Amino acid sequence: MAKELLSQADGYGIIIGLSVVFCLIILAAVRIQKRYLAEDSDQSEMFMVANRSVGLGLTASAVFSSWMWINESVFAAAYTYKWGVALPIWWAAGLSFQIALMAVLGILAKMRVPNAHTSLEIIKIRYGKYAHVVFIVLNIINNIFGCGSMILAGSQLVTGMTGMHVVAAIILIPAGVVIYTAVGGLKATFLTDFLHTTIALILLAYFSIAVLTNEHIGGVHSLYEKVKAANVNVPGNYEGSLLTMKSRSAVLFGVVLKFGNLALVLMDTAFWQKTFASEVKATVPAYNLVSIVILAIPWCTGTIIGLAARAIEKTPIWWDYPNVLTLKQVNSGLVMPYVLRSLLGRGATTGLLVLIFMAITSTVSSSMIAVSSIISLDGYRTYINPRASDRKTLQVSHLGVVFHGLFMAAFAVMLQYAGATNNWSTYFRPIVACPGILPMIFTLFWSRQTKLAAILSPLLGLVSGLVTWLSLSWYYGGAINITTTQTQLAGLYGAVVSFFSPALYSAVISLIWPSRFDWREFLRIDLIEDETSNDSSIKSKLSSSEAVNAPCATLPSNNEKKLYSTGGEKQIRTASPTPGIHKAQAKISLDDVVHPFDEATLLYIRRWLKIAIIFFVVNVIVTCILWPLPLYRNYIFTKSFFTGWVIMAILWQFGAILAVVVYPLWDGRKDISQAVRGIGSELRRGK
Ligand SMILES: NC(N)=O
Repeated sequence: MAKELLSQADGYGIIIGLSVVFCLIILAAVRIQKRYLAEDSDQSEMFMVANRSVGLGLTASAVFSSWMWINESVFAAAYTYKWGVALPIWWAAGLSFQIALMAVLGILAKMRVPNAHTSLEIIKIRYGKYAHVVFIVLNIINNIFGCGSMILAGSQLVTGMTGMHVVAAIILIPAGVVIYTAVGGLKATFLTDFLHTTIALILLAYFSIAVLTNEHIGGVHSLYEKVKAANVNVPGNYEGSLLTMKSRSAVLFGVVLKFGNLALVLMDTAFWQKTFASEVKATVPAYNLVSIVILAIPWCTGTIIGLAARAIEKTPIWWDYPNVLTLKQVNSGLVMPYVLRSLLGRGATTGLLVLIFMAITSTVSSSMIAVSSIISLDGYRTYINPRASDRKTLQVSHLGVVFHGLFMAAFAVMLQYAGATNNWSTYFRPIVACPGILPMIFTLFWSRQTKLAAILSPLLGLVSGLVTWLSLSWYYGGAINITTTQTQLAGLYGAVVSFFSPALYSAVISLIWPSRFDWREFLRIDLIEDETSNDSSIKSKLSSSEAVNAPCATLPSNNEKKLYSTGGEKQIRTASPTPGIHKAQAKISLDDVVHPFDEATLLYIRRWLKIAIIFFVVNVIVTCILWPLPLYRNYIFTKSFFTGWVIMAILWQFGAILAVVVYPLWDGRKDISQAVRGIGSELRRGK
């Protein structure tokens, strides 16, 4: 029996205490927003897409927060322990380009579907009811497995650290999130996301540096020597070394991760919703910034802490000395907690518990908003009560949050008793979550994907992926069970088939029975808001056909710079493209549909789209090819190369803090000072 790192009281205290603190913070934040910033989460447009007014800093922080899972914060160290320095790089490369791709889709959606609230609404407008239902199911499957496996992994980790009953952790962790998300809506999650990100990033930077400089590690040179002296033999690595990029297991893991993470972004309405919620000028820079700085998390933390475990595991400083970690403990993510407990003591280990709580709750809250939007908008308002008022839609959203929270807890308990672990989910999830990705991308990019193709191709892709995965599990393992279905190659081929085959099915079906979609149909999506008219919205004089059909047209230099970059706050806000109210568009002829954005805004969007596409291509080339592949050779890091590598990783970590913690405060300084002045004058009046 391993020595416990913390007591059960620590576990209960942190989870319940932080839940209460976050609920109080969010209640205060909602009140401040309503009173001093004229932002009211009691309106659906605000609750679901934050009035499409969130700026660069807060968008970047929120996207980062939703994307920084305990996987890379904690599990990357565990997998680095197993496979060495190659793992964090493949992990980092598996986190970045997905967010860059979301920038492309988000800005294209802003132009083609400016009033969208969820990605599924887009499917419904284009293909109708059956495709809508198929994609609702695919999104919910993705969400349930993504969110459920994370709650489970986090709870197993908390149990491993404190001895707290795993079911108690599974129920208590989402409980607080349900309350604050139901109260605050999307904008509230933007604010809690900021807090989560700030605390988590500061803790991660502290852990890495404190471990590296601890007397038992002795700095980067000494870490290198200790790892070499540990003389670990990793099967599949060049010369069995932990210090080589040539690691078969790390590469296979990294490739599966890329598919799974692509689904976690594109098939999660939360990431779409954050693009809808952001201002036009914020979407692309915010997402691209995140795609760059997220690399730091597995790279810095994974490398330093994963290798530090190897350096001290067989020495008396190790918390559980003379016992070393079992494979089960490693797969449960316990490498980082053991390193922190051994080197930094109880306080740091408690800090890690705080970080784990933060990382889980920020992802769970955005998942809740996403699913509640599906329930209220895609389910209730579409099929049950199309004439639902704003208030009623919002009530259903709130109920959706509660329902999803309860369901996720039950689902995670089910996974626990079925014997699933984070490792199993990593290989299984891409197979069920990937089939909708390419048909979803085609929905915005390819006018010739037909309704039948959109309905059948993901379903055929799902069946093809499952058949590939299960038959290869049987082929490699001689049976189909929870162990053989975690075989790396079976998971990889299953994911490849699940991801790519729908493109083939879609192309074949679309070409056999061709038809063409008129992009102007997308302009028929209404705002939910029905009373608060926005007088400043400037409508396009372009025909809607011109407006939506030329996503990458060459642009003349225009006066939008005045509006978006150099203008004062007022000017920017006025031009900030909150789409105009055009409820009536659903009924009028396509030739009369008017795009809600003015010409300057549309030109501006097209320029961002071009930048987003170029950035995405460069990102894939750099993170997936130029960075890792030249190092995939018979080479073991030298001491000086390793030193440079670790220093770069630490600098990247600080870059992340600047980008998603410091910059959002600067970006939001006007709102912050307005709120502070409002509170101050109210206090002075003695209210
Ligand atoms: N960020 C994730 N999905 O690990």
